[in-house]
Formats: sequence, C-alpha cells, structure tokens
Amino acid sequence: GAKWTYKGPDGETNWSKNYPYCGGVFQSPIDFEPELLRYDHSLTQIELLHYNLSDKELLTLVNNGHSVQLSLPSRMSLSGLSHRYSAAQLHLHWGSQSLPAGSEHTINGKRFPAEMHVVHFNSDKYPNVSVAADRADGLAVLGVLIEVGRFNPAFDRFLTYIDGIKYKNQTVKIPAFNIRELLPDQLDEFYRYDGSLTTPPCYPSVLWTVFRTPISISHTQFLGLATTVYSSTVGDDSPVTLSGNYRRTQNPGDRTVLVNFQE
Ligand SMILES: NS(=O)(=O)c1cc(-c2ccccc2)cc(-c2ccccc2)c1
Ligand SMILES: [Zn+2]
Repeated sequence: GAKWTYKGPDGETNWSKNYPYCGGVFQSPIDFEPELLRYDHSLTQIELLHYNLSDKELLTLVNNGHSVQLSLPSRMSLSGLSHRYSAAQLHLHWGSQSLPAGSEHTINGKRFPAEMHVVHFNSDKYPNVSVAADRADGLAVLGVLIEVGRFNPAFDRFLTYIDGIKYKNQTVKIPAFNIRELLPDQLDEFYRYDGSLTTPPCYPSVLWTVFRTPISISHTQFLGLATTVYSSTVGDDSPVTLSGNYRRTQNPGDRTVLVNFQE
C-alpha cells in the first residue's frame, strides 16, 4: 500500500487520505482516562497457551521500516476470550533518545517510554492473520507498557540481535524463547476495549487487552531500541533513525474501557 510515516507530510494526520479507516471509528490507541473506565467483574483472565517456545526453533526478527517485529508460531494462542486467538507477531513502539516517551496507550495522560504489542488472530474463524486483519472479530492484541528501570533479560533475547536489522527490510533468524517472560508477572489486571490497528490500514478489528502492570527494561536497553534501527534501507545516503513510532491517542467516542480492577 501507499507509504506512511509518523512524521512529516505522510504522517498520521494524512493517513486517512490513503487509508480511509484511519479517519473512521473505533480507532486506537486511546488514553485510559478515569471517566472512560468501567469495572466489570465478569472479565475472565487471559490464558497463554504454548508461549514457552523451544530454543530449537527459529523466529524471524524483521525491521519493517516502522517497527521491529518478531514472527510467532500460530500454535501459540490465547484462551479466555470469546474465540481462540492464535499468535502472529509481536512488535514495539518507542520514543527517542531526546523524547523517551513512546507508548501508544496512555494512562490518565501518562505516556510510557515504550509499548509492546503481541498480535493474535481469531483462528476459530479465519485461516491466517491476513484474512482476519479486516474482520470485526479478527484480531486480539495484548498491549504491554514498558518503563525504564531494571535490566530485562527476556528483552535481550531479541534485542541483542537488532544490530543485524539496522535497515528497513533486513531480517535475522533468532532462537525462540519463552515469550511469557516478556510479559508482566501479573496478567490479572488489564484494560479491555474495542479498537483498531494503530497503523495503516487502521482496520477496526482489534479486541485490545492492555495490562495494567508495565514491564521494565534498562536505560541501556531502551537506548539500544531507540538508537540502533533505521526506517531507511541499506545504502540510503541519508539514514533516518526509527524512533517515535507511536500514533497519538484517538477520540474514544462513546466507547467505555472495561477494567477488572477497582483502584
Ligand atoms: N500496532 S498494531 O498492533 O495495531 C499493528 C501494527 C502493525 C504494523 C504494521 C507495520 C509496521 C509496524 C506495525 C501491523 C498490525 C497487523 C496486525 C494484523 C494483521 C496485519 C497487520 C498490527
Ligand atoms: Zn503496535
């Protein structure tokens, strides 16, 4: 599809010119402001199936020019939702060295340094993520807020390889690992709402689950993420650092955000 960026003339205010859904309803991300939240005791826990991958298998890490993305096997899945959702990929959104706030979702206006998305598709109804991507019940994405603090060994399982994907369209195969270790210890408290892909084509096809508890990475790990990869291709005579790859928060409209916790 048409190229899009996070800054400049192809930036988010113009996405809807080529991607009409980006100007539509149920857009993500949103700010979790107190007035939007509604406690729902019937929200069931998310269960992660087969997240503990063997290091005998290889995953593809790619720089797609907009993010760093790790492929995931479809035998990894979520239960506890209305359908089974099988994993497809995980990727990140982050700030920059000078502006270290790059999460997509915000909590009462607080933007975190980064955010990880684990993308799953409804494998009860659809054969793969591409078919599911534009169906209203097609996708379930887990959002993990990332703060800077303690070093995160699980994060280094892929971060140590990003020197191999400095440029757009570069890929590297990495040994798989326990993806559960990338998620917060506590999965019991989360925000749940109906939204969209936060990048073009912005399909309103995502059931969002954003965990309340952030994970921590070290400042060095954050700088590694924010300063190593380029959005430009190898040989491009003016390399552009890939950073600040987050969409601003969208109008919630009359949506409420369900939460399974009370202050
Ligand atoms: N941010 S997100 O979780 O809504 C999301 C981001 C990206 C994305 C795309 C380009 C560069 C970087 C990130 C792709 C998808 C996607 C999910 C299912 C099927 C197709 C695409 C979903
Ligand atoms: Zn994302």
